[in-house]
Amino acid sequence: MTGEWHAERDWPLLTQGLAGRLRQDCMKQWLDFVEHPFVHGVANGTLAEGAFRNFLIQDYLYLIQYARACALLVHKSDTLAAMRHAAGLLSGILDTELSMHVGYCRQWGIGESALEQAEESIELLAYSRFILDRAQTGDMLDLLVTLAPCLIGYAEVGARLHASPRTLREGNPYWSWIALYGGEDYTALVEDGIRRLDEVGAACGAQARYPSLLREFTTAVRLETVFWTTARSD
Ligand SMILES: Cc1ncc(CO)c(N)n1
Repeated sequence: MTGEWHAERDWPLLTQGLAGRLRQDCMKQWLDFVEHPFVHGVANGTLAEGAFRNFLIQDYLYLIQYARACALLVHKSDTLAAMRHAAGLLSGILDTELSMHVGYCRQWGIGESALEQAEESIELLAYSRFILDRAQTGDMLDLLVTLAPCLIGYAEVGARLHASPRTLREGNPYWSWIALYGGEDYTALVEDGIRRLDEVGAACGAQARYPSLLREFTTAVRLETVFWTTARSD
């Protein structure tokens, strides 16, 4: 691997279609998100482990709220095919991702009771309730656009850190997290999501509604950025 990772060259799908256009049109906020100090701390292994543990706990609580948003996506779907797709996302979170996350937390010494007793941070409350508000008052496209930064952003972070020659590999406690989000399974999920956004965008008139979609996307990006700071060490 030579040189730094560039989305345009190394993963062009991220820069194409509706998702790519939204990402491009809030590039300042996007870079604040994907190049946050938290991400640098993960890349070079200098992030405080207590901060990472707090992040994992809040991320568990986030996934629960994310599942609720997917449940609303089932409800908002306008065809049976769309309902099945949304139901697949929901069961993916409930049956696979949440148990994977619990297993991952265990490796970090965080037991299930600690997860269950944890209190939601202000950052998590702000972000997840924004998503749920869009889920309740918007249509399928509003919700998919609001969920897009979380899907795409972690994939971009994972792919970039996974490929970057400046990422610490040996002895980096966060390498397994990088490998998870830079890995094939997550990449495939994101590629599916990007294509889905284009299909739903075409069906729901994304072109005519673009300014309000960009506002939703940008707000979610800003809240993702703030969510990294939920990882204070205590
Ligand atoms: C806050 C947040 N955003 C995105 C992802 C990626 O799924 C995650 N696990 N948590």
